[in-house]
Order: sequence, then C-alpha cells, then structure tokens
Amino acid sequence: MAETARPTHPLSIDEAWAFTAERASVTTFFFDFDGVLSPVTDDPDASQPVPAVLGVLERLATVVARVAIVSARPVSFLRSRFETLEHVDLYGLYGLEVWHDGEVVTEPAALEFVPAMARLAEQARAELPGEILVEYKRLSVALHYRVAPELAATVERWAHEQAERLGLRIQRGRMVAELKPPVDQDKGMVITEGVRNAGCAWYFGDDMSDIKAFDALRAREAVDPGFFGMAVAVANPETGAEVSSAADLTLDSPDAVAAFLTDGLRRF
Ligand SMILES: O=P(O)(O)OC[C@H]1O[C@H](O[C@H]2O[C@H](CO)[C@@H](O)[C@H](O)[C@H]2O)[C@H](O)[C@@H](O)[C@@H]1O
Repeated sequence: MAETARPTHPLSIDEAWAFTAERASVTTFFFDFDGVLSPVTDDPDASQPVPAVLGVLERLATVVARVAIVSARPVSFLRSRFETLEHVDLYGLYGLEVWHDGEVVTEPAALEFVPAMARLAEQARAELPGEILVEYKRLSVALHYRVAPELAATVERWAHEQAERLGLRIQRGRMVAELKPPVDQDKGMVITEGVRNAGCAWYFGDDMSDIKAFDALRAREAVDPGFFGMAVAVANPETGAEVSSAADLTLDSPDAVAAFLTDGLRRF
C-alpha cells in the first residue's frame, strides 16, 4: 500500500495523528517536564506530574518506537517522579545527563563544574534576597523569582556578574535564570541526535529552551522529505506566546496534554 504523503504545516490534528499512527514503529515522542507534564508550582520541589500522565506515557511507549522526557531537571529528580515507568527514556540538565542501563551518565566535559556549582549555590543563598529560591542541580544553579517577580532585575544582574566571573552560561526560563557550564549541550542537540533514525517525532514544550527542540524538528524536516515533526506548545502566561508562535499546535495545560494523548492513543 502506498504511504500517505507527509502532511504540510499547518495541518489538522487528525492528519498529524493519522500520519503518526501509520509510522508508529519509527516514531518518537519527546516531552519537557515542568509546565508540560506537571503544573507550575511556587516550590520546584513540590512539582508532580498530573495523575493521568504516568499511565498515558506508559501506554504510548507500547505503541511507538520510543518515548523520552527531555528536561532541565536532574535525572535523579525525574527518576523520583517517574520511577514506575520502565519504558520511558530520561534526559536531564538539557542532556548533560542521561539515564542509561540503570545509571546516570554525565557529559564528561561538565563534570569539572560540580564543585564550582556547589559553591555558587551557597554564594547565591548568602548574597541574594531570601525570597529568591536557589535550586542547586549539581551541574547548574537555578535562581527562581516566581514568588518575588519584582526581583527579576536583581537576579538577572547577579547571574550576569557570576557568569562573567566564572565563564558560565545563562539560560532564562519561566521566572528563573539558570547558570550552566559552558558546555555545548541543549535540548535542540538532544532532539537532533534523537531523531537521527526516526521517521516521525513529536516534541511537547512550554519554555524558551524548548524552542531549540522545535527548531531541531524543523531542521530535520528540511533535509529529509520523509520525516514528519510535530511541535506542540503548552500555554502559559510567561513564555507562552513565544513558544506557541514556534509550534504547530498549542494545548492549554498539562491536564490537556494528558487528555490529548489519551485521545491520540485511540488512533493506533
Ligand atoms: O526543562 P523543564 O523540565 O521544563 O525545566 C525547566 C525549569 O523547570 C523548573 O522551574 C519551573 O517550574 C517550577 C515548578 O513548577 C517553577 O516554580 C519555576 O518558576 C519554573 O521556572 C525547575 O525548577 C528548573 O530547574 C528548570 O530549569
């Protein structure tokens, strides 16, 4: 039987699901975590996936080639939220960490920054106002101003000074500025590598770092007429407009992501 031609963007949801179901054996689904699988909370430690997500991801993993979570969180955090999922791959810290064969594999070039990041987190706690939540992630430090948005400029200035002093990079996100090692790794690179042998891939994201993942799908489509990439944004008041404008489709919330996938699973 002749294969259906790749849908062109913009496309209908029905077309996207039909094409994906036809190529299930060469399809990967990638998901960001915060704001996509879990609703935003003031305290990052309190974040949990919406209840329907675990079952949906596990079912999805039985019908497509691969399901993976690609997050700025450490793999240890992702494991704590998804430890019951046996068939979902985990990329942490923008791909500096990967869960592989029962252990965390870390990008070697980033390892030398572990002591500096621990010191930086202590310094941030000492120097920044108490309302700023400092999240130490082993290879990076996130400075959260969600509960004190008026301190955004203070955080930005401090992060900039430290980045200059230590030769670090800054990743901005939803009410957060994160200091990272100067190692070339981002979600776009994870997706570029992850779709190398795929015929179809979907990526669900809500934040600035996810736009690089959308771009990686587009780049692959540009060089491979047989490849189909679907970029799905999740709406939010902070980065939503920018992320939506780079996506094929926007869903309202993490609950809507779970409902959308539940519906999509009926097509396989
Ligand atoms: O790549 P992700 O999985 O989306 O991680 C991005 C950042 O997510 C977390 O921060 C965001 O969610 C928090 C909990 O809902 C929220 O309080 C914060 O304002 C958001 O920016 C995480 O804590 C960060 O380390 C990640 O960089």
